[in-house]
Amino acid sequence: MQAILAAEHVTKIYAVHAKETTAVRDVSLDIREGEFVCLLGTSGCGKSTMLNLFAGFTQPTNGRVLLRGQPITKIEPRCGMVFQSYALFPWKTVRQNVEFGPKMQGLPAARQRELADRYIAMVKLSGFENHYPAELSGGMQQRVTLARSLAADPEVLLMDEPFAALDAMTRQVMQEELLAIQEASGKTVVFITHNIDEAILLSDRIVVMAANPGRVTAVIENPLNRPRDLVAQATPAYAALKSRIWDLVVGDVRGALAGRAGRA
Ligand SMILES: Nc1ncnc2c1ncn2[C@@H]1O[C@H](COP(=O)(O)OP(=O)(O)OP(=O)(O)O)[C@@H](O)[C@H]1O
Repeated sequence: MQAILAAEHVTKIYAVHAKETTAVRDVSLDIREGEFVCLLGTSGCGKSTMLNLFAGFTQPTNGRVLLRGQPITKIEPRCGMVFQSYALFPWKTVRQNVEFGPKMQGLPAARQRELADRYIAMVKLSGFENHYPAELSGGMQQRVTLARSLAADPEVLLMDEPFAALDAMTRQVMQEELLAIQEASGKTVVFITHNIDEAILLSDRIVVMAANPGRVTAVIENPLNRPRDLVAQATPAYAALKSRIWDLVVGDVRGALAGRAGRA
């Protein structure tokens, strides 16, 4: 089966003030249609760089990124980005925010409204259509962001630590809702996290990355069946998987801490 999204020997070097940083080196990755993939790794291992490449926000220095076999060479509307900060229009209501994508696509007003209603209901915000973002909690604003991304109907959802700013309980609920939405919509999701539990809970595959230079060190098929709820999290299989992933990332985390201490 052809991958919906692929990176082929991708290297990205940033040059700032005559100093070069290799954000990722020689990363190859295939993402299948309908799959939920987490990119997991310590700070600076190139997770956001990979997402930005898939979104077409930036271009590789070497190698190629492909959507359905075609190189991504400019901002790719079929790949919708959901950021950690909610990035909503503060002067627009929930409905107007969610209608933004369909409106930009030139859909008729009735269709815009229909899509907004559907996705506002999907993220459980019916009744809040006429509220402004500032009138909502962080979790609610993140749901609006998700509804807005879904209403634009991208083929791939790229999510850059979307729940990192939420409290633990809201985060758990949002994770469960995202999984339900992904299962219902069949969307392909590429999701960045620093959190091993979040990666195990959400993903079909976990791409483990390491820093200096950013690279993929392991791709792990998640053997645990869904739902990976609190009961599943108490099983030996869950503990074994978590420990296996921790063993893969711990060296990089310690290295980063030692590097910071050395510079202090
Ligand atoms: N626009 C940029 N200009 C210069 N250097 C950059 C730029 N974006 C990222 N980098 C550098 O590339 C490396 C990888 O950064 P990136 O943000 O992709 O990592 P990350 O794994 O997403 O980190 P974090 O988890 O902290 O967000 C880092 O050393 C970073 O400083």
